[in-house]
Amino acid sequence: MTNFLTKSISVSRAVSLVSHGIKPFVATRGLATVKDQSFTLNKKPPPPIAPYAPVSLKPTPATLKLKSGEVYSGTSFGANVHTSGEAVFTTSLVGYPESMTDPSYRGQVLVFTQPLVGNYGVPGIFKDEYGLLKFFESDRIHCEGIVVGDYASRYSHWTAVESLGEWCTRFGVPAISGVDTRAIVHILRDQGSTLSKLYIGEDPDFSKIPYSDPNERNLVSEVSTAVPVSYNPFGDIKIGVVDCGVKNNILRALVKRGAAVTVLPWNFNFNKVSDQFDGIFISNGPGNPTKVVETVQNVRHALATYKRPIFGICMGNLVLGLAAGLDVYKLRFGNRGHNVPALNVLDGKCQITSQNHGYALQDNVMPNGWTKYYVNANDGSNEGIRHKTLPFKSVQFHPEAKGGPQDTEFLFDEFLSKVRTDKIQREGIKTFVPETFISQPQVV
Ligand SMILES: NC(=O)CC[C@H](N)C(=O)O
Repeated sequence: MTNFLTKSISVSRAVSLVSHGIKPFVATRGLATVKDQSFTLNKKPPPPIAPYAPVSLKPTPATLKLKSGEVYSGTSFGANVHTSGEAVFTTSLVGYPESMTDPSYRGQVLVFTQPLVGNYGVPGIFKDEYGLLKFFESDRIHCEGIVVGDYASRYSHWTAVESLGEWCTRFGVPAISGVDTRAIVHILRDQGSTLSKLYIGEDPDFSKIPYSDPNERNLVSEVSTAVPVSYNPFGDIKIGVVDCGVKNNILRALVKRGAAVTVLPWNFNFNKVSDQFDGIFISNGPGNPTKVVETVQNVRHALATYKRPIFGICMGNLVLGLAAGLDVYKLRFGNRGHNVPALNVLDGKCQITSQNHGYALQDNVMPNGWTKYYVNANDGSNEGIRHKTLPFKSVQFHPEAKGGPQDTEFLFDEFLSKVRTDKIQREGIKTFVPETFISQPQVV
């Protein structure tokens, strides 16, 4: 993973600001020691300052246009660039740093139904013991732009180092606020996800921005790792992760349960080395699943030859379904939110899940040997499939959440315990869960 660009000010710069009598804004939020130094250097409490970044007196206008013709005028609070993408909405109440860095949102203009967005700012760069970013799902913002009703430039949270607007600006992502998101979501709900354009500045000239349909591209190839990368290499079982745009918290869910994980490029033919892995995981990812032809072919080959467990999430469910012989279709407006009920058709339990997808498996007729696993309790769409006898299964929702409820995280336990018991049977030895080894990601 490339380094996260950070705008956090350094301690030396902060001290130099302090010596000029300027209380560093960012540092006083995150780094108590810098705040303490300001007291030492000035020998007296610093003068009171405005607790939040000044708001420009003359806001820059921003305009959102849907391909169906509707135009919404508001205010820009992000990057000064125009963009185009598929307008989709999420009903999540919190979790914008996680959603916006989820590679699955690539190519999309994200409309928040939650009316107030930005009030807890954006966290700094914190990594866990595995070298994974703690508060972001990847190292950058992936959505094309964001649309919010009411933007909070005043933020407060112990992890925050900058505002949502500053973060968007730094990553070149435009953002619009002050528009009627209820009206926009009604349109997207009724007519379906729609291409859109975001124009930043006076006198919008939309002819300057062509509509861009992300679903015509292979977005997975834009976000997948270029080379294999390993995490927690001393884990007792080895999982190959087919990276269609994997979220950090999926990798964390695997390594914190003791697995050694190797993240593989989306089009890498893992069948050539599959005996090196005790199980295969197929990740989430952006865009149209029918564009990831190589991944589907590789998984199809694995279904015919590989006898070890395979588990997939979201794009992983679509890819596994396509490989098993099902078709996919585009949902009218998709399921994006943190409160989506999914019903396990095998045990009748309903769980509340985190979701972010626009496509679904057509599961009316299941291929031989396969059965439905979960269905959506709102719209009846497919939420998972499993093989009747072989250890292959997948879910459409996100058990790893981030953000969202963790009710289905047990699916990682089930997957890895199946991988472990199979390994014991295969190798005839008692495997063990070692203490988790602390390791930084390594290119292998
Ligand atoms: N989160 C995901 O993996 C999304 C899968 C796929 N891109 C969809 O929109 O349906």
